[in-house]
Amino acid sequence: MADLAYLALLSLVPIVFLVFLKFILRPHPMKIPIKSRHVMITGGSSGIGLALAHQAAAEGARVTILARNQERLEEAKASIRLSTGIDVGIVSADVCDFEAVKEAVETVGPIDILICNQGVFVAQELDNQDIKDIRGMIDINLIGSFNLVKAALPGMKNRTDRKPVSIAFMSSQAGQVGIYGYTAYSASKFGLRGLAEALQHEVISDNIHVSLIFPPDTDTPGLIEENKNKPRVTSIIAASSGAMKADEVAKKAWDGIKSGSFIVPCNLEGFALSIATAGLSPQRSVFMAFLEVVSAPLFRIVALCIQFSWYGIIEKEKNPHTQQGQ
Ligand SMILES: NC(=O)C1=CN([C@@H]2O[C@H](COP(=O)(O)OP(=O)(O)OC[C@H]3O[C@@H](n4cnc5c(N)ncnc54)[C@H](OP(=O)(O)O)[C@@H]3O)[C@@H](O)[C@H]2O)C=CC1
Ligand SMILES: CCCCCCCCCCCCCCCC(=O)[C@@H](N)CO
Repeated sequence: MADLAYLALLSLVPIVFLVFLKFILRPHPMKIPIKSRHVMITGGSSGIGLALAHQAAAEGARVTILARNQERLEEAKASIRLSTGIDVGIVSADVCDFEAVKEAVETVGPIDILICNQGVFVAQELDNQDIKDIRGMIDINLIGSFNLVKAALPGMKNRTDRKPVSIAFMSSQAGQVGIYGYTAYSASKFGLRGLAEALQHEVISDNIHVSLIFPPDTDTPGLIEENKNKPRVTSIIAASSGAMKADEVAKKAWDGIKSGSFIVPCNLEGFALSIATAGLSPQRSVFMAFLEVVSAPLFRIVALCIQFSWYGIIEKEKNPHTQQGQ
């Protein structure tokens, strides 16, 4: 009898814990309305950005895409019109040029959902990488995102409707864990996490919600280019996470943005990675917070095993004694 009472009491523990989590989680859950709202997607002329533009247009948003090359912007616009019958706005600017970004934002009008998706990537060991390429990644991926947020924020804060709005950043799984060949790229993408976490504190009182998206290798024109000169070790380690199609990543990203998720993983490995690297990130989902707490030691062990295997790969590929002809 006493045993049964104990058991009943014990089963209450997770329930009480879930109620506790529901009480403490911040920011509160909410949804970003999409219909007729203005979505601006940078890097919207290619790959993941273009797939996002299709998705947003198909769901009834007013879409603007921004990139540098006017011709590719026009091609993208034509392809979206062909598949959805909808016209998106196009604007040419280099995200590294703050004045140009400000002018672009003024031309297209107030933004409800800003997706900072532009990005460049050149995989190379730091020792072999040109300082020009390093700077390019930091400037376009990180500083470019600062320029975009700085330019768009005043309009977002002063919007007349008080509905929730969103700022999203396209990071990468290489922005959750540092990987061989990605010193500059990982630094730029880890930088976005600092930007996003701090920014969410600053804009929550304006009902602005930040999302950070973490795709694995994704089949895009950018990846085809990257693969031409990628160190072997980088390719092997990156293959620990299954590759995706741009449409699949866009769908995950778009759903994450709409549900106001701060961390947005894209595949199963990404889901595991987001639990393993939860850190002090905001979390709106009771389910995810519960998983993060109860599985923490297990995920740390898995993470250590993964590093064991990655260091094994590096040793095998890079140890001169085991490499022929060296
Ligand atoms: N593909 C992948 O494997 C992965 C990609 N990502 C990230 O997703 C994002 C999109 O990648 P993906 O679709 O592959 O990239 P693509 O290379 O296919 O497209 C990049 C887009 O960004 C634009 N862009 C580049 N530089 C600038 C700039 N200075 N100013 C304005 N626009 C610019 C490009 O247009 P233009 O050159 O005309 O300016 C283009 O529209 C990136 O941030 C990338 O880091 C994350 C994980 C994996
Ligand atoms: C604890 C559980 C862990 C689960 C496994 C983790 C696997 C991580 C693999 C990281 C792959 C990084 C790819 C970067 C892609 C990218 O951004 C480029 N294509 C663009 O340069």
